[in-house]
Amino acid sequence: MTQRIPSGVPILTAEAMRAAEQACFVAGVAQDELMERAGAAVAREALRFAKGRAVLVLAGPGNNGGDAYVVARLLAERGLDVTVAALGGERKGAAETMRQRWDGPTVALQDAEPRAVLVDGLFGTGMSRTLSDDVRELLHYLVKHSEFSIAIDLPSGVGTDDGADLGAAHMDVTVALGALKPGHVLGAGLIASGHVIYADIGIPCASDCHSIAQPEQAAPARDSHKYSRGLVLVVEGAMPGASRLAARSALHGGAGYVMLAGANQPDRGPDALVFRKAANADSLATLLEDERIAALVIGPGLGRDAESRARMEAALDSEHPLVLDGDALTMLGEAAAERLYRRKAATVLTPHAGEFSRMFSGDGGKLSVTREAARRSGAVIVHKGPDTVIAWPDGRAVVAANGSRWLSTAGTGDVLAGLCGARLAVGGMDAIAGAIWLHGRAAQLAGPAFAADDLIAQVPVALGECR
Ligand SMILES: NC(=O)C1=CN([C@@H]2O[C@H](COP(=O)(O)OP(=O)(O)OC[C@H]3O[C@@H](n4cnc5c(N)ncnc54)[C@H](OP(=O)(O)O)[C@@H]3O)[C@@H](O)[C@H]2O)[C@H](O)CC1
Ligand SMILES: [K+]
Repeated sequence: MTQRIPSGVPILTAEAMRAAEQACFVAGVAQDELMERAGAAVAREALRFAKGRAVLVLAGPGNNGGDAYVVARLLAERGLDVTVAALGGERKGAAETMRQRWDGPTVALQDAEPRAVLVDGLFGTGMSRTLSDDVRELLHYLVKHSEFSIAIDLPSGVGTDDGADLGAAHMDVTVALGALKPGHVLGAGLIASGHVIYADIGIPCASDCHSIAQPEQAAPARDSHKYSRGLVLVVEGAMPGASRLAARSALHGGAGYVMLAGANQPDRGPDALVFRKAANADSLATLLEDERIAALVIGPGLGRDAESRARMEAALDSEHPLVLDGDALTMLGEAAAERLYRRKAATVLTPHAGEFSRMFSGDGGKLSVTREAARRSGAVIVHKGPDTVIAWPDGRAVVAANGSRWLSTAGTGDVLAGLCGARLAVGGMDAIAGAIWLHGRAAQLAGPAFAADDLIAQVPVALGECR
């Protein structure tokens, strides 16, 4: 798996990181020691590429710069040709100690010349505003003319807590110190960070937010049967192809039994997919009285007319765990939080950015607005994108940022909705992250230019990789 983001790693905001660091100091670890560990972690990664090449280390005015001086010294001790380009003069505390320990060549940042390897130690979690034009232009120039660029903790010019673009250049590698930050996995920060390497430098980092990990996926219990593995009912609508993709995806995502409820029996498709006639909302409501249903999926290809709305209301009024996708989200709109909060059964929403913004307002990064939406609606929110944020009502969150770019093709959202239905049926709300992992892994296995149908075929292969 081309792992750009390490899996299952805690994600901490700048403030939480500083608190974790402070706790370390209180526990007796000196800041110099932490800075040495940080610098050693970055130097180790830089060495993989830097052998025999000239190195330019950018040292900023704070502790990110302090780390940079450690990196410079360690690389020079290994015999590399290292120059430091420094922004500002005397530092404070540990950063000043490290500056004084550096006895190699130092130039002022504005006099820096490009070298083969660039180490970016200008700014890390202290990034508080857009890079000035001169620093941004110089940074982009030096990165562009390097053969390999590596960022200390974060690329300079990335918003730590929201991944905002504050002038960052695109680095080849970023070494995340102590924990991931939202800036590594969201928006412009995900792009600027390049390949992210997690460096555990001995700072205990508890968090209710993590990067996505491969799900535990035990085979069904020996005594399981199609109902105990979960019956998923997918509601068909105006565009039956979308709901059929969702239904087939649920079948391959581990559900024990999948029903498709619609007006017209499909003339093709897997025989294992059971069709139930539901010519209108009333007949759908009757079908939904079946207590064997473990999860309901509505939205893919549903339509937005009065009949579609009536079907959606029947699904919302049912007591079943429910996945709402596509047209159902558009019809819910701003009423989502209020309408869903009353539901007792588990509810999962799978909006893309446009659908999300029609349902939930709020400023702040994708992570914070999605967590707030989950809290207000009482639903699990799967806020899709190259950086998919999954948030639960109790505050937990997971970010998936390894998805294949080839997922940008019609029908992959329908496939994800079906996978969420299967995982909801098999393992409840906590199993939803597994659907996103399977979807992303199946896309990697499907290779370039796949169609949504090919994606479904890879889901069992991805499942097979889970322990
Ligand atoms: N977390 C850990 O386990 C460890 C982290 N370390 C490293 O420390 C940095 C964070 O260091 P900090 O000193 O808090 O901040 P920075 O070095 O990122 O930034 C330094 C100062 O720069 C100023 N600033 C912010 N944005 C800009 C800008 N756009 N242009 C110019 N200057 C800017 C800001 O000061 P102001 O007073 O001007 O706001 C910053 O304080 C972390 O990333 C790690 O690399 C430890 O060394 C090891 C353990
Ligand atoms: K940096």
